[in-house]
Amino acid sequence: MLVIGIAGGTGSGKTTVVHQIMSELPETEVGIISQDSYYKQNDHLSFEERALINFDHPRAIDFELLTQHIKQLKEGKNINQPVYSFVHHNRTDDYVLTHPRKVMIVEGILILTNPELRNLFDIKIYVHADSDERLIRRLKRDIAERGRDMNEVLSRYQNTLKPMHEQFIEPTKAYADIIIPNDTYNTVAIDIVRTVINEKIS
Ligand SMILES: Nc1ncnc2c1ncn2[C@@H]1O[C@H](COP(=O)(O)OP(=O)(O)O)[C@@H](O)[C@H]1O
Ligand SMILES: Nc1ccn([C@@H]2O[C@H](COP(=O)(O)O)[C@@H](O)[C@H]2O)c(=O)n1
Repeated sequence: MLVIGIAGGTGSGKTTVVHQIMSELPETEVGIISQDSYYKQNDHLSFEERALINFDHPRAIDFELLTQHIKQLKEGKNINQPVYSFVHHNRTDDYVLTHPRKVMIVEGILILTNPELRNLFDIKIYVHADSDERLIRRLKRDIAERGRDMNEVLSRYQNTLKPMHEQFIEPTKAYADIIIPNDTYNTVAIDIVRTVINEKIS
């Protein structure tokens, strides 16, 4: 199994890059694990308390479960990938049965911050986009898809997103084997990654 880690700030285009990479690869050969599925379960907190969580700090992620799941996939075992709700700020009761594939792509803002998880990646990719571009994309996406309003996104950006990006996420660029500039759609970089994957799975 080839395990590819794709990191980068929020709105940099990680999910888009993953879908572009997968679009011309055989569906049965490639699987996705999203770090967002591994936000910690916070049933003991009220909605208002959960909304105050700093979701851009590594402590918000259940790295133990994420690492364990990648190891199980590498051993050829199925996993139950949790399903997260951005509307409720909590894990749902649902799971997605995820089978091991020849190529597993793990994507998320903080995946390169955890040494044990980082060591499980055969290829580490960092998707880069300028911060103003990321904020604009995030604003549009969170209002359209994640049940947020402009004030919520902007205050989260000022209070946690920007400082956490600078402290934890941007520095992990140093671990990347490949950096994809993604201020505009980067078809050349996507083709290169696809070629590398095709070589491994052929
Ligand atoms: N290169 C790009 N140019 C313009 N918009 C983009 C680009 N890449 C992604 N987007 C858009 O930006 C938003 C955030 O992208 P997404 O892939 O969800 O980012 P991430 O997973 O890194 O948070 C989405 O609405 C997506 O369509
Ligand atoms: N309840 C939550 C949990 C996380 N977030 C934000 O999601 C971002 C990570 O997801 P991307 O798809 O953008 O990489 C992260 O910046 C968290 O702030 C949230 O808004 N609500």
